[in-house]
Amino acid sequence: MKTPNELFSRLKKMMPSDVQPKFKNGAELLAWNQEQGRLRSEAIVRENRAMKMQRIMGRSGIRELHMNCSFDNYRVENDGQRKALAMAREYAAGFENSISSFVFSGRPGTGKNHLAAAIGNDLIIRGKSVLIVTVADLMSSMKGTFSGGSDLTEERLLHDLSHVDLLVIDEIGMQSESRYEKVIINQIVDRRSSSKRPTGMLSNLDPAGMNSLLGERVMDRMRLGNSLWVRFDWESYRSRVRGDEY
Ligand SMILES: Nc1ncnc2c1ncn2[C@@H]1O[C@H](COP(=O)(O)OP(=O)(O)OP(=O)(O)O)[C@@H](O)[C@H]1O
Repeated sequence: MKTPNELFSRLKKMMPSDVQPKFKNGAELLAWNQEQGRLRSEAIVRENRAMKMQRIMGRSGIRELHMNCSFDNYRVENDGQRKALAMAREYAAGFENSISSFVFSGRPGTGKNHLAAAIGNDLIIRGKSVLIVTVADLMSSMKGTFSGGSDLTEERLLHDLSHVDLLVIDEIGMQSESRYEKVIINQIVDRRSSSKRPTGMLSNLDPAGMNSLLGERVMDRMRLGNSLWVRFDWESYRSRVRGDEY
């Protein structure tokens, strides 16, 4: 087998004189090669993660509408927004090894999804797996596992949902208060908190409403660690969305 130096000399002879290689000697060639290997394996991990999201929900982890939401394009026009933005940024920055969940509750159109997606997009760039899903989508995926044609079992889906680094459950309180929904959300939050994985919840209900809908047991688990509870109680931003801003 050739040493990196021998390989480099050979490559140099073959290279046209006007081509500048990314390395100047055998050691640099070896380092470059190792770096390429690292980049490739990172890309494979990312692809696998994306494929896993595709398998869980049939789409990528963050819906297209929110893929470009970031902390930087969240506009601040009042103290509530300023505080919510700062806390969301802080949450994302301290995510590593944290068990803390978050609850964004309040009025429609105030940016709960925007800031949850900003956290998610920030984490995805840092190599984490993130899934933002509505209760309705969650339930239809769960019910889909009952059909004979599905090769995904209820247990497998619950396992996958419990193992993404951050799972955000949206539209809590929009559902029909069915017992099955309550049981599933209970199981997911329970499994995630026991394996030290945080969950995000977005809702138009206030914390007391969430408590009576989902039960004290679930909401108590949402308080593990230094959890983040933010009230979004300002005017909706929706009438100002043009659709081309980000
Ligand atoms: N402060 C803001 N700056 C920029 N865009 C914003 C801001 N607040 C909300 N938006 C935008 O307004 C739209 C609605 O916001 P979002 O979906 O986050 O609301 P929400 O609080 O989750 O509403 P709902 O409770 O109805 O689901 C989105 O396109 C979002 O990007």
